[in-house]
Amino acid sequence: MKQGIIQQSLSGFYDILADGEIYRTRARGNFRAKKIKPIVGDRVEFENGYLLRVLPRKNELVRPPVANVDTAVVVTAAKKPTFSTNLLDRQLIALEAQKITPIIYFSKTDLLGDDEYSKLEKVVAGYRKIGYRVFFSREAFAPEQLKELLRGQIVTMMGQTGAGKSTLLNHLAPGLDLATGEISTALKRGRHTTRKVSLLNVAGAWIADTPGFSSYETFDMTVEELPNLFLEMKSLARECKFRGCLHLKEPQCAVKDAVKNGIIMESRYDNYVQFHNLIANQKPDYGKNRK
Ligand SMILES: Nc1nc2c(ncn2[C@@H]2O[C@H](COP(=O)(O)OP(=O)(O)OP(=O)(O)O)[C@@H](O)[C@H]2O)c(=O)[nH]1
Ligand SMILES: [Zn+2]
Repeated sequence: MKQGIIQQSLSGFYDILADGEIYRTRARGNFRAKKIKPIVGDRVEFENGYLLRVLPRKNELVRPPVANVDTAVVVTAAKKPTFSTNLLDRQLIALEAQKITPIIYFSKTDLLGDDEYSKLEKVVAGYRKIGYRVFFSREAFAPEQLKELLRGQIVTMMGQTGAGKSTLLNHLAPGLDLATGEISTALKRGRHTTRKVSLLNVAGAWIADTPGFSSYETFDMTVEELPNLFLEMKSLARECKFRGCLHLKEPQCAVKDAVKNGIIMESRYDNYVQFHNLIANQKPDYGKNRK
């Protein structure tokens, strides 16, 4: 029995990567009965052309269907479309909830005027202070540092349409030559047909070839879980007077004090409150992916 990672799934076949080689397999019998559908990124056991067992998953994305994602590059346009901390925070908490490490990459910084650049630089400093790795520079993008961070990881690109995901992938692997703008067309088509999903080996990282992680459109967490997904609030929460403080109306709240003193970004706190209200008003079965 061998162990490997599913690198590609295509009309009932699973290509498994093990000791530097690819083995084509079919799933044996009882997966459907067990309601387990092997997906790309799964760690599996296989033998003689048959996939026999899917090992427990660290996480599971729905769009694209990929398991065990380590890192997501959150591709964020500095301009066109207009930058919004609200969208960025939605993406970050969706990733934190799945135990995926976000890396924030700002595209289109070349389009910023000097004032716009300085303004965004302050926001970037805030995210760096929280502990996020942020690529933000007006220099031409040099991919080495990012490649270093992604090596050996299962990676997905996240970002709005037009954010610059394909452009970034092409910077990372010029050989791939992904047509910018074409991926989204393929994705739309993919809704109606069985789509091939695969992990591309890009400079030593395994990158899902279907950018489009969009599970941040719904909130798959409870109001109690939410404050822990804002890392700077999570680390302060133990100084709040009440255990389980939601940092809303409670007295002696360390998080609210930190917002007042400029230690926590106001935009983060405002987004937190907005997300809290959205979750609180969500129908119980709204988050389809919720287990
Ligand atoms: N000026 C400038 N334009 C960029 C940059 N990155 C991407 N673009 C342009 O923005 C447009 C969208 O880029 P894509 O890489 O196709 O964006 P995407 O995120 O893959 O978009 P979808 O495929 O729709 O999901 C293209 O016209 C790119 O040339 C950048 O850093 N600076
Ligand atoms: Zn509090």
